[in-house]
Amino acid sequence: MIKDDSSMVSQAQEEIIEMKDVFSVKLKRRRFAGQNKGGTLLGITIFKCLNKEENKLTDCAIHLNNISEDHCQLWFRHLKEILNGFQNRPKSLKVFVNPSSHKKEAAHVYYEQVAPLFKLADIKTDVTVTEYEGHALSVLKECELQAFDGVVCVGGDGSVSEVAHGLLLRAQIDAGKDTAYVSNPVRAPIPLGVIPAGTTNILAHTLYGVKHVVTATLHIIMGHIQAVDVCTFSTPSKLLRFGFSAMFGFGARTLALAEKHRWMPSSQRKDFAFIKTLADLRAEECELSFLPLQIPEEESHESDRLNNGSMALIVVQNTSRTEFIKHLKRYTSIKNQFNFPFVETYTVQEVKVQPRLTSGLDAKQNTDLNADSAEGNYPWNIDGDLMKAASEVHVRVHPQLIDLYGVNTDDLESSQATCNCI
Ligand SMILES: Nc1ncnc2c1ncn2[C@@H]1O[C@H](COP(=O)(O)OP(=O)(O)OP(=O)(O)O)[C@@H](O)[C@H]1O
Repeated sequence: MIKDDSSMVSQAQEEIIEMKDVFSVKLKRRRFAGQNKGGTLLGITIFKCLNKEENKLTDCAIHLNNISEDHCQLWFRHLKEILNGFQNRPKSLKVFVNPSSHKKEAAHVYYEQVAPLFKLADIKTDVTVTEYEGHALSVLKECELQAFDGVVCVGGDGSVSEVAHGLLLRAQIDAGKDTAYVSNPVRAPIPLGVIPAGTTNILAHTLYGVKHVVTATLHIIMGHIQAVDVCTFSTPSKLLRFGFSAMFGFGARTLALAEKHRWMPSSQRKDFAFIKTLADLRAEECELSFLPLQIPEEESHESDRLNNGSMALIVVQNTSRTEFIKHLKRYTSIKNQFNFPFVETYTVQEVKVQPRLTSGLDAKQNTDLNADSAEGNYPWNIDGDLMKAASEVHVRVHPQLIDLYGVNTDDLESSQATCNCI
């Protein structure tokens, strides 16, 4: 049989490897089981990051065989030099793993899927498996941050928010700022990476376009960085928190009720709190003032959803339970998300929420739902964490305050990475 020439040409096609896609190079040796050093040199292996479908990344190995020690050492050193020249790629990371996240799989996810890739990329790690809520925050306040090129959080949105808050608080302390009230915060000194292992992973989904551990890890290794806006949530006298999103009213009351039933299993208490708050639905009386975005919208980079110096204010006015349920059902969809007459949306820079004590509630409602508000402690849901504030809360957006590992949302394959929390 005569072979078609063109098929032979296509078989011998060259593959071009761009160094920007390579994250590790190793000398390849034949070793016996248990042998850690030496061995016959076989060549070099190049590890590269490959784009798969739907924004997913994967790692792959390319073996280049050559038994000349001199040749291999030369190529190995040269390729290493090129890799070391990529400035944004971390060489040392502080890692926080929340073992209580979701189905308690974060530690397994980290040690099985993430740590081997960090090791392959010659990244040194210092791991803290958190033991209680607030542990990451207290470590971040005191650790030698300058020893690290980045911080990584393995968990859900709650953990990431705590680490982001800790990183920014630490930046203010280091800059000699008063952390009790922060008006002009300084930027976080090093980037934050998110490995999704929680119940809610909206931030990871927004940054990587997909909830996928290996993709998240490879973005960190490759040093893909983007600056992201962060909000400060403050009372007139004190900074409550740095954060990405907040809810006042229904979302906050649901969380407050769930926290009161901590003894219940996580999903059960969330469902219970949601249904109970819905059953006792009532409008939150408050005075709302806001500063609309000053730049004309067409000039603000509409696609740069995470760092355009603005935030979305969504106001749901008093309505019937049926209408409110319809709103909740449509809340996560992309089409006509807020297209109800009782829902208003604004693009803003600052918001002030001044709660007002409700009058005319019946006694039962007052005890069950309004106990905290009666004491002047209004619940807030800030990135899934419960905060209480006795008075007005002032929310301000600070453009590009933190660098996060991830891609520019423009580069994502589909627009599925929408996020209603940021
Ligand atoms: N060892 C621990 N035990 C209990 N809580 C912890 C521990 N370590 C961290 N936390 C707290 O757990 C909270 C929730 O974590 P995370 O968001 O990672 O998980 P999740 O499964 O998405 O959470 P949730 O159940 O709140 O949706 C964070 O606020 C964090 O401070």
